[in-house]
Amino acid sequence: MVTPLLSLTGIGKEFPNGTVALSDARLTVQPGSVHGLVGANGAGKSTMIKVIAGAHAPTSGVMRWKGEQVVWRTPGAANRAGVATIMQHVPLAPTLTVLENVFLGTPGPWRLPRARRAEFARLLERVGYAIDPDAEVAGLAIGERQMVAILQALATGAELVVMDEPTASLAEGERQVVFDVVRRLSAQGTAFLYVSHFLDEVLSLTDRVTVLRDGTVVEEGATGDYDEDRLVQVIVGRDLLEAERRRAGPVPEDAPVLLSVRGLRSPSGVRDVAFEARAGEVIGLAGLLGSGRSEILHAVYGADPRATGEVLVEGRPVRRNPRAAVAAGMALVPEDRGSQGLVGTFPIWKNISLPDVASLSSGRSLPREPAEHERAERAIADLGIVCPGPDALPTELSGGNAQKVVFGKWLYGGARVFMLDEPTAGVDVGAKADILELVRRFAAGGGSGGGSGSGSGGNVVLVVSSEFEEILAVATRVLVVREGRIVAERAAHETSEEELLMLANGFGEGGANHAA
Ligand SMILES: Nc1ncnc2c1ncn2[C@@H]1O[C@H](COP(=O)(O)OP(=O)(O)OP(=O)(O)O)[C@@H](O)[C@H]1O
Repeated sequence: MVTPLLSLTGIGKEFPNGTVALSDARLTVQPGSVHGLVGANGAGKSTMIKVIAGAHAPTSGVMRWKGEQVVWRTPGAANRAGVATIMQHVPLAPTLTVLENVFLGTPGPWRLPRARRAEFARLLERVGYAIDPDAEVAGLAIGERQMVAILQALATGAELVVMDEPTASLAEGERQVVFDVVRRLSAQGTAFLYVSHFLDEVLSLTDRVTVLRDGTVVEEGATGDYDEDRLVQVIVGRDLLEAERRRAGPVPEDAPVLLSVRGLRSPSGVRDVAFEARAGEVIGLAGLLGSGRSEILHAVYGADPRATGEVLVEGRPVRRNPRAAVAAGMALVPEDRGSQGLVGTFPIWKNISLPDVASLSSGRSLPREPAEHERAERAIADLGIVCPGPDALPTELSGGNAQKVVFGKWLYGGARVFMLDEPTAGVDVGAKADILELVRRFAAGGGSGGGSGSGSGGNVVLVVSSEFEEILAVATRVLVVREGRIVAERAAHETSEEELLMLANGFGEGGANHAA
């Protein structure tokens, strides 16, 4: 048997606040292999990566590198041994060139410009990719930056490249480039530890896969033995798909209209959009990338100052700016939310109660701390936020759990019209099901206790998602968006992914421009 390149046995990690992020965790990476590491938000993936990268000292366990026991006290130590870690947000120096970045911090003979250029050319050859060495990094596309990070890793002589969600912000074409490079380099003997929430990627790219759940390894095996359904089940420990496939029926005809949109246009490409939404409705905006689906959300919310048209909430016209929108009971959660909007030095409970602009502007006093605490506790339970409690800081959370806090702060802010742009982008399968369930409950008027005084007969949710399957899982009605217009309307239980795709691509009937 080959000596593993890296092996972790009995690894534990307890943080000073008492959180046990890893216990008795193990991992074996063979030379030249692509090893997938998957798990739900908060399962311990980042912690494991950081242990391997020398950024976190484990509290117990043994790590071996090429059979020798090692203790890496700093990222530099791991790096010198041959481990390069590419984190999700690639920390490159924007004002330096590609070439300068690639050799940044790499000791060796690369100080001489000629030697550097020759080495750079050799690295490009290895990855089979072309990029201008003299281009400034600030001007590069995200995919190209990713490639610079890979070249940087290779320049340090890495034998194991750890990639944390490398494709999270990449377009499809750029993803393919990353896959090709990973395959090519692994064929040349470089090993990869590939962390991703995109299970299709893990299934197609990796040789073996390790599944973490609640800080321990629940399974490890040859990737070929898994399909997506099975992997999901192992990750979350339950079968979610059934709930996700359940379709919602239409809301009653006599449900009150909460939101009316008339003659909405904007130079950003919204062209005469009109629709109404009744209490209890989840309206999916299904369209291809560039169809104008997000622009419509932004225009409805008043985030696009150039947009014109009428928006009424509960029959009252809303002035076209975000402040007025919030005061009228609207909330928009943008796609690029990340941990955006979270104040790192505020505990979760305070972060969740921050956007209560509606109650501020209506002259009601700020809820006192016990109430806020309770609300945060409810959010933590409802959203399944993995954290020590409402007093934890956002910086103590995993990426996906921080996103759920961002969600919570809008969801619990008392809105009646809730607009979500790609609500499950970047969250794991378990969180995804939780979020979709929450959206349904919110629309039905339960859960978040929304409603600013006008009864709790339900709320309205507008959802933009590029996954039509997801739209169908959560929506009661679907508006198909194409070239900035609503071209068709379907009840969710009467359509299919295939039909939506046809319509979004401009096939089939259309013309239903005024969907009501
Ligand atoms: N610095 C820290 N201090 C305290 N607890 C932490 C710290 N970093 C992470 N944790 C906790 O450790 C657990 C594991 O988090 P980790 O970031 O490793 O999860 P993850 O699997 O990477 O999740 P995600 O997919 O959401 O990024 C979580 O409960 C998290 O709240």
